[in-house]
Amino acid sequence: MNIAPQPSRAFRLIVTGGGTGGHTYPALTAIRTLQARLAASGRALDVLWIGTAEGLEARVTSAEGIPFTTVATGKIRRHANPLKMLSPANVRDMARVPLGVVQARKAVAGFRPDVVLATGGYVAVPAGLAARMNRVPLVLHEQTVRLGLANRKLAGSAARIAVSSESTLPLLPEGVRPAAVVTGNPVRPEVLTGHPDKAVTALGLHAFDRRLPTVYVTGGAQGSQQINDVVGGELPWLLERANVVHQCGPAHVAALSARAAGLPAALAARYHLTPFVGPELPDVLALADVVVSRSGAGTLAELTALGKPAVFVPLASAAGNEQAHNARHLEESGAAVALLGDVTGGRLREAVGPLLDDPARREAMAAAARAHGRPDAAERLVDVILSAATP
Ligand SMILES: CC(=O)N[C@H]1[C@@H](OP(=O)(O)OP(=O)(O)OC[C@H]2O[C@@H](n3ccc(=O)[nH]c3=O)[C@H](O)[C@@H]2O)O[C@H](CO)[C@@H](O)[C@@H]1O
Repeated sequence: MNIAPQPSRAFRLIVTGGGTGGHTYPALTAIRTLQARLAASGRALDVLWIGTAEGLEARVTSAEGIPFTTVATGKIRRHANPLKMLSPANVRDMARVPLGVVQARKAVAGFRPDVVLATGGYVAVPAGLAARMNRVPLVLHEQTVRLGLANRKLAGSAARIAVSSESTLPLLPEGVRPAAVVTGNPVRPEVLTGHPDKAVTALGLHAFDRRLPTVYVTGGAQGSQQINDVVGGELPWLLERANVVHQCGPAHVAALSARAAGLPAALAARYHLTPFVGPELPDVLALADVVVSRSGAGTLAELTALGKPAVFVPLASAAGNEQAHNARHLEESGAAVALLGDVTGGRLREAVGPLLDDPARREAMAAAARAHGRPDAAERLVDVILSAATP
């Protein structure tokens, strides 16, 4: 008797996480990489993303055509004073978590995933808990050195905890260490293949002076008031020496445009201000000789994978000073300059000036940065997802 080979059943994955780019893009990259891996062996991937309507994940999944559903969640606002954690807004939001868990349980039971992947952000909590209740293997991915709040809540329920750096391992609670695997933080593949000329065309940077270096200033999706203020104050100095692409966040465009309006025309021609850099991000990064940035884990993973000289202005209030830790870690090996504490125009000039003046210095910093990069992180995370499905 001849039995025709059965086409193998699709791999079913629920992804949960989001809020910021730092939690959203690693999940997106994991989906795409898993899809490619499965396709190579003739297998399909069915995905459902559980997120929040307000988070970046809603926009990203809609642009990518990824099925998306929301559940009730509670955003927990952190305070240094534990008593303030019990603010009315936090109490109200915590009360929403049980409803979210019920909704997520229904979603998980209906979708019957092989694995649930949680990449952090408060929406990951109900869906992660639902995975455990429905006995579906839960894989966590942590982008930062210390586990974020959501991942700390879920660590005890996880089959595997994929972390971005070896230095996370000793910081994990002892009971969950056997589940930990170092994968690195996945970087969107297209980020690694940008082209400078495409940035010039896409953003209309024809008046840039290509004999000068280009600085990319970025404060993350919302922009950074601190970076915008200090860079805004130093625009004449900076534009004498460089072209500048400045990603400032939607709330800061007006103030910076007003500053730019006061610049001499020759300098203004070398200044490009934008609230957000979308699909052209890889090309902007390719064009950049120096990056001035916050030190969120996603940005760091991208800049080290590419080997970009960077001056970091860490977000001071991030939980446990995680961004300062990230920046200092790279500075110690000559891979970046970290501007901690009060950042004045003078300090910015001292940090950026030598990099603009000296290509050899930039090259040395780029090489040191590249040594920290993990371009294979997505493939490693996919290994972890597949192995969790077949324990
Ligand atoms: C305020 C806050 O909670 N920050 C956290 C958040 O960072 P947050 O998401 O703000 O920043 P990340 O650096 O991790 O990621 C930002 C991502 O957005 C992209 N981008 C940014 C601007 C833009 O115009 N276009 C664009 O595509 C960047 O290239 C990057 O891929 O998650 C990170 C990873 O868990 C943490 O390390 C940060 O501490």
